[in-house]
Amino acid sequence: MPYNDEWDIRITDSSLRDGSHHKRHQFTVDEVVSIVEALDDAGVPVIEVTHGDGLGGSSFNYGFSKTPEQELIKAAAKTAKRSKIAFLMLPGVGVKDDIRESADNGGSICRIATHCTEADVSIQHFGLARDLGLETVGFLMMSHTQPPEALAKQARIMADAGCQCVYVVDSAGALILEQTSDRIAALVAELGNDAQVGFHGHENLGLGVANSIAAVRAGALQIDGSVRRFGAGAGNTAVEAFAAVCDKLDIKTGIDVMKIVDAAEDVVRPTMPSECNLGRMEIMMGYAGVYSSFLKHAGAQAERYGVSGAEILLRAGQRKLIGGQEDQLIDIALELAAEKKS
Ligand SMILES: CC[C@H](O)CC(=O)C(=O)O
Ligand SMILES: [Mn+2]
Repeated sequence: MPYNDEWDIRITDSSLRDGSHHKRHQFTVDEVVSIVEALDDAGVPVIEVTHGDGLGGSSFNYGFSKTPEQELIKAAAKTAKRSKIAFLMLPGVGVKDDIRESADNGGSICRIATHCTEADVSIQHFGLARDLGLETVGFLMMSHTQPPEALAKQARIMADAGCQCVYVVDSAGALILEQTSDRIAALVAELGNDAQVGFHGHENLGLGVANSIAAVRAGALQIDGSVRRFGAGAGNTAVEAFAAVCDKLDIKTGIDVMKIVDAAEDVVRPTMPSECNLGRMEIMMGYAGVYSSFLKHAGAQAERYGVSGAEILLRAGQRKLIGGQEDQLIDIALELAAEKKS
């Protein structure tokens, strides 16, 4: 079943949220306006705008935003002519008033993210979002850590709470092809007509586009990416490459391929501090199964304690760290420094 009459699937661009990690949360209103203008003109249906760690993420632990995220959401909503503006919140990082404020500022899609075994903490937030008339999306983060059946049970909790599309979120970029499609298929089977299923990929093993196609073939109707891969770790599935592949496979996305490749090169790239690399650290994140947003934090601790960043990430994977446990990277760095001395 297609997404609607216009699109077979709906693409959400996350560069102004997941890209915030890569930019250390330093977006300006002018940058947001120029990116939203270009993506809107290219036909991107949804654009996500928030601090990288979601509403309320601007903090000592995660990194302070240059511009308050509500100003960015407001500017994005004022600029977009066709695209809807989405915002992300992690219960506990953000609070319900942040959802209300985002809605007041023009955000119309509320995305609630939880660790993939903790969907129950999202129940009240989906309830509020639906009461406010918002469209709802649920994020099961670090989905590689759970088998398909376990994820499907968590998806059911979100759908019963009012979530209209539950995403398999490959936060670590660790899923490989069938591991993606098996998870998507399990959610599709569990949710039926109660909610759609989506996929959010990261490029840490170079599989963002391939995994996203596997997800579509397994029944996902919403797919995330970031123009120019502007996201955490090695970045997200490149929207422009994914749109081009969909075009060749006759999957309708509504995105104009020529316009989106221009937007990637001429508008988005100049706002990025650097390209999103697929280097030693990023590959290690996919290989060891580490949350992509840990990249900058692990790099900082490696430099501070004179130890290998790739080793920090490998141990973070062995410890099965999840979002919010960034401080344990310091612990690992100290452990490595002590081993080096002895
Ligand atoms: C901190 C939220 C996180 O970056 C959400 C996300 O994009 C992911 O888990 O991949
Ligand atoms: Mn992500």
